[in-house]
Amino acid sequence: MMTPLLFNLNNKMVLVVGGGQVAHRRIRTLLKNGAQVVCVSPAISENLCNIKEARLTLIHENYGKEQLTNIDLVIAATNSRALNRQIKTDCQSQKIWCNRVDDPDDSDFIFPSVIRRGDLTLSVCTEGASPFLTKKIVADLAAEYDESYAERTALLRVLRKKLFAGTASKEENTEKLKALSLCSVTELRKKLAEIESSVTDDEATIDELEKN
Ligand SMILES: C[C@@]1(CC(=O)O)c2cc3[nH]c(cc4nc(cc5[nH]c(cc(n2)[C@H]1CCC(=O)O)[C@@](C)(CC(=O)O)[C@@H]5CCC(=O)O)C(CC(=O)O)=C4CCC(=O)O)c(CCC(=O)O)c3CC(=O)O
Ligand SMILES: NC(=O)C1=CN([C@@H]2O[C@H](COP(=O)(O)OP(=O)(O)OC[C@H]3O[C@@H](n4cnc5c(N)ncnc54)[C@H](O)[C@@H]3O)[C@@H](O)[C@H]2O)C=CC1
Repeated sequence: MMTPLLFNLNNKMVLVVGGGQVAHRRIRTLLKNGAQVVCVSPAISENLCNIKEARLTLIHENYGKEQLTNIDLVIAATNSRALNRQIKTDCQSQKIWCNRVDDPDDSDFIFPSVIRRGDLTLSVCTEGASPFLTKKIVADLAAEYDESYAERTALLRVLRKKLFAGTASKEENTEKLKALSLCSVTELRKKLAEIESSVTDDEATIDELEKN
């Protein structure tokens, strides 16, 4: 059984071995999430060659153990099971975490399928049992949790911060936060506008008092 974690890839050095379709998918994900990527492969797909991104380095060479120097994570994405196994073994001896795209059981981590709605992340995985089931579930969830959830999450973050900055008790805040999480985007916008105008009123009152 694997453990779902949210991992901060900003500025991590990731070596992707292989330059085919699966490597391309992984590299796009890695770049989107802030990683520095080195891709090593004798053949590199046109899709990959067309990515214009300073954080991506393409090296047209066969894999070699020396390429693991200064690497934080490795994706073994070649079409050779024997080579992917060798890469995993090399990583293990250097205590580098490795994902084998052809063998989840021999991987330190695997990639779920992910839906992003601003700060809301939905992640689905069957641990390799059925990537097609994952795709179907992701399609269902994407329709239910549509783009409006980005604003909903952002509004909730602001309202939560404002509640914590106020003087209400912890219990009161918990009740309010629970209720807010069930509100629609329209209701949340209204609540935020109310809070902001009442804060302005308070500030105005303080200004008045200071003047007198
Ligand atoms: C462990 C994992 C990899 C990891 O992260 O390490 C893994 C492993 C393997 N996949 C294989 C095959 C296929 N994978 C897909 C598709 C996807 N695979 C993805 C993830 C994962 N696949 C991880 C587990 C996720 C989970 O289980 O939920 C998705 C969700 C995300 C992504 O890859 O970005 C992506 C959806 C893309 C999208 O949404 O577009 C399709 C369908 C298609 O391509 O349309 C097929 C063909 C059908 C079939 O074979 O079922 C094989 C056999 C290879 C062989 O034949 O040798 C292995 C190896 C093995 O099973 O041993
Ligand atoms: N995780 C997943 O979602 C999926 C995984 N797979 C697995 O992933 C493997 C790769 O799939 P694709 O990318 O479609 O294959 P592909 O054939 O498009 O790419 C393989 C890449 O490995 C490179 N390669 C071969 N020898 C190498 C070496 N010595 N050093 C460095 N690179 C080398 C090739 O040049 C090529 O760029 C498949 O064999 C399959 O087992 C397949 C489909 C989905």
